[in-house]
Amino acid sequence: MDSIRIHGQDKPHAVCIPYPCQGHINPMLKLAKILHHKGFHITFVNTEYNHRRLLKSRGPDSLNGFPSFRFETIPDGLPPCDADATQDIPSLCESTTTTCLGPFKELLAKLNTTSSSNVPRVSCIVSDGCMSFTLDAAQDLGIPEVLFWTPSACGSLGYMHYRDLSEKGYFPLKDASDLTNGYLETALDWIPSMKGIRLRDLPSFLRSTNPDEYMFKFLVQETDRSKFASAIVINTFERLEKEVLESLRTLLPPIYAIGPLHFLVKHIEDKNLECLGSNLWKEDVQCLDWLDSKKPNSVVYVNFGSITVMTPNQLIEFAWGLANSQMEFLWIIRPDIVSGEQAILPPEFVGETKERGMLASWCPQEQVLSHPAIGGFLTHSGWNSTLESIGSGVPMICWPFFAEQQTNCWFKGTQWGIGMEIDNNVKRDEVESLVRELMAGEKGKEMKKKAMEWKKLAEEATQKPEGSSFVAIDKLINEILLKH
Ligand SMILES: O=c1ccn([C@@H]2O[C@H](COP(=O)(O)OP(=O)(O)O[C@H]3O[C@H](CO)[C@@H](O)[C@H](O)[C@H]3O)[C@@H](O)[C@H]2O)c(=O)[nH]1
Repeated sequence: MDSIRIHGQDKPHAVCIPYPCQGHINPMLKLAKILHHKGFHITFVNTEYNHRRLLKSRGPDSLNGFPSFRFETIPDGLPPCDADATQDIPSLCESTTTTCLGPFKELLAKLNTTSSSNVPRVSCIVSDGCMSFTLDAAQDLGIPEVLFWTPSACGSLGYMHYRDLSEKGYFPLKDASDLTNGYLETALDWIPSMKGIRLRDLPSFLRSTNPDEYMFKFLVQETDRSKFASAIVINTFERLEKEVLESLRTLLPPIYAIGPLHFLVKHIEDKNLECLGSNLWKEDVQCLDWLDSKKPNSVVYVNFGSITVMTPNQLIEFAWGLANSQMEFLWIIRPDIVSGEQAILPPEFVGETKERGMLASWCPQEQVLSHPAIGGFLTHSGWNSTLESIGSGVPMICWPFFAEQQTNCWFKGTQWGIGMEIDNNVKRDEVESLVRELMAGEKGKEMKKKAMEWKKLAEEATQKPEGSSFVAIDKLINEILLKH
């Protein structure tokens, strides 16, 4: 990916600051590597808490960086005793929004006054879309700031309409009965490029009886403020979300669709950067050896990402559904997947499936999904997982948990032909029949074919010099990041 590379003394310096959770750090690190490859000096800003976790999971030398790719930290504002609070998204959003601007500005000042001539002056900020407080810092310095929206474009469009939904009276819910009385099935015909979407398919923070619901107000605030960014980047590609991107473009500053980033980043020949990873949990790589022993398209992969939690009963229903499907499976069970408790599987389940199931607590997901043995993915529908699955031509069963995962699920099922939804009230019989359908049924075959078509389009967007994402990254650099 060498269409532009900047050389010379006055290196541009991008400060990249992700929202501090796994699904946001991963794509931001990829974008930072691409910018570094294009000639930028990079400062990557983690929270102190995540920095410690990364050192623990990846080893003490993992964040040393390189002379032109440095790591820095700021506090996340949460009490130090609150070890699990990074999984509590409302608390983390509130603490970053209210406390991080000061430390972030201090860090920028330090970078700009550093005595080392190896650090050029900060020339642009690339900030997560959920960290819009950073816009104040960019304005102070008079430099461009790009907001990186890590969810899908369709999910982001859902957030953009939160204010309208509230003004039109869809939110807040009248009372808790609206959650079960069919109200959420109401289909909307006025959101452009989402005709027919139901209330329950919109990003989940709408489903509250509380008009002061923090996440609702937070997302209205973040989408309002994003209008002040120099540009927005989204980890998607034009062909996948064409109409949604067109709708967003009528509402926002210039939007650059630069994904899938895990494809685009593959073009970097700088092998040094490969050691810079972002997994907060230690990866179990043995599952790759296990997959090597399996036939192509024979294994269903189960993983609910970094934030989803479930009840002990839901865990058991998934377990017996998988066992009863008779399929081979790789199931990643994060240590904290059951809220407040240990995840305990029935010994009979473990005994019955030991020949055809593998369990692990965290894995190198991109490698797993691109392994030929994987035939289908039971996922919570986080956007990174969705893109990684699309990039491997793997069809999905979706059990959306929260945020924009419901919207991703609706698009996969109704627009892209690559997903089937499983009821939120998970039952083993439904898991069994959907897993069988995914892996061996007619619908599963159709979805596989569609997923392979999207994979090809994702490759075209990122692997050819005329590909839309390939072109967009250069435009982002020339039109926005170097305009200082
Ligand atoms: O065992 C595992 C599990 C996950 N991952 C990686 O972790 C990331 C998980 O991201 P994602 O699938 O997007 O899920 P979440 O962690 O839930 O992501 C949050 O951030 C996403 C981007 O904004 C949103 O789409 C989601 O709704 C939100 O929950 C992916 O890159 C995975 O490859 C691993 O490497 N190993």
